Order: sequence, then structure tokens, then C-alpha cells
Amino acid sequence: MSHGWGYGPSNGPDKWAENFPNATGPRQSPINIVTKEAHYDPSLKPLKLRYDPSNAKGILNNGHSFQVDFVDDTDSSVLTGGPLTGTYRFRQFHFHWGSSDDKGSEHYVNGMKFPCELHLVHWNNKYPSFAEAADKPDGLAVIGVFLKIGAANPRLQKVLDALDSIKSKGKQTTFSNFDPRTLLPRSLDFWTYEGSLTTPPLLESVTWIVLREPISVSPAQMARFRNLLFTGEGEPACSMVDNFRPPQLLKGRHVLASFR
Ligand SMILES: NS(=O)(=O)c1ccc2oc(NC(=O)c3ccccc3)nc2c1
Ligand SMILES: [Zn+2]
Repeated sequence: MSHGWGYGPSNGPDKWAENFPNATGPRQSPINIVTKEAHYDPSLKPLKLRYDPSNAKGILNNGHSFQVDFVDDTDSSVLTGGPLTGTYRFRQFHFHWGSSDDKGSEHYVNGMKFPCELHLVHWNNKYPSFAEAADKPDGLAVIGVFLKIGAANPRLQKVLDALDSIKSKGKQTTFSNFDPRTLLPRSLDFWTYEGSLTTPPLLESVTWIVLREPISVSPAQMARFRNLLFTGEGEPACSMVDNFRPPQLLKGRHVLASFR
């Protein structure tokens, strides 16, 4: 059985190009955001997020991260505004993190890494489904939020408390009545650029919207992310840590800023 992609020495980001040719494409993510080179664009609109907490469906360990899935068969949880044209339906959020607090984020800011990064994944409702949207240049919009070490974040508690029941790959449980807006910082100032999924198949279909203001996470809370396993029940346990792709070449792209 060919080993699937992952984050280890034999199947990690440096090996992905062997099976996923997008890996060397012109609009790959993540990137290092050099703030002085981000151009303020007054035509960018404020982000508009409307999430219906009752759309929360479940939480799943997918073997690469864990994700909280939302029902996306109506326009009840959507993202509009910012750099976007049209309406993007919210589908799921997930995280990337490190084995220690000095790494973990996928995007960097002026070369600075954060211990964790939250991604909220949305798809353009001009397409019939996520799958149909996922390979279109304007198909997806992902909001990235940095987590920085500080006081314990009470908004993370419900998510962290659910992790005990999805420790190994393939495990899932119900997760209901949750408003992802509670995970966002006060300011919705953002950088935006055209990029890709940061995991295989690395589809170049993502308008990235990375928030400038991080939210807090405590070292004890970070430890709970690291209790998860990449591996399934009955396999030799491998801690789910360092599930991040390093920054990719800009290849001529420009990053825009919604703020001066
Ligand atoms: N790190 S990332 O770039 O945000 C990223 C990377 C890879 C992803 O694959 C999916 N698939 C679905 O959400 C999905 C939604 C509905 C049905 C099947 C899959 N979302 C992703 C986000
Ligand atoms: Zn992600």
C-alpha cells in the first residue's frame, strides 16, 4: 500500500511534488507575509461573516489535523466582502500546530512563526459543491488566524474538550451549537493574496485572508492539541504535531493589506 502523504521524513512537504504536481505551481501556499511589501488597497471591503451556530455538525480526526465540520447545504453561514466577489459558504475549520511553541503556523509574518494557525474554509456558492469549487481559481476562501502564546483562551475550550474523544485517525464525534466567530480576534484587519490549499492536492483555488491580530492560546492548551495522534487505533502511536507546510515562493504575487 503506497504510503499516503503526511508530515514525516518520508512523506512530508518536500516529497509532495512526487504525487501532487501542483506543489511546484505558481500560486502555492502558505507564504511569508513581508508586511512592508503588502500594499494597502482602499478598494478592499470589510469582511462580512455570518455563521449560524446550529450548522455545526461534527469534529473529526482526519489523520492530518482535526476539523469541525458545518452543514453547508444553505447560505446560512457565509463569508462575503474583503477581496471577494460573491458569497462563500462556510464548511469547516481546522488548525496546524508545532511540537513546541516556537513553530506551528503555516504563514509567517516577517519571518516570525506562531505556535498555531486556525483555518476557516469557505467555498464559492456559484459552484454546486465544495468538490466542484475546489479546483476553480475563485473556488475557495480561507481565513487564517494566528494563535500566540499567552493567557488561556476560553473560546477554545469547547473544541479542546472534544479532542479527548477523537484522539486517533478516523475518530469523530458530534459537535453542535458552536459559533466560529467566537474564535476570531477583535480586529478583522487582514492581508490577502491568491494561493492554494496547503495540503495535497494543493489545488490553486484559494483566496487567502490572513488576519493581522492573533488570538491567544496558553501552553497548557497547546499541549492538548499535541495529545492527538496522526495514527489510527491499533497502529504504533505517532503524535499529531508539526502538521504545517513551510512557506512557498511568491513567484511574482502581491500581498494586499486592508489597513494602512
Ligand atoms: N490547510 S487549508 O489550505 O485550509 C486546506 C487544505 C486542504 C483541504 O481540503 C479540504 N476539504 C474540505 O474541506 C472538504 C469539504 C467538503 C467535502 C470534502 C472535503 N479543505 C481543505 C483546507
Ligand atoms: Zn489548513
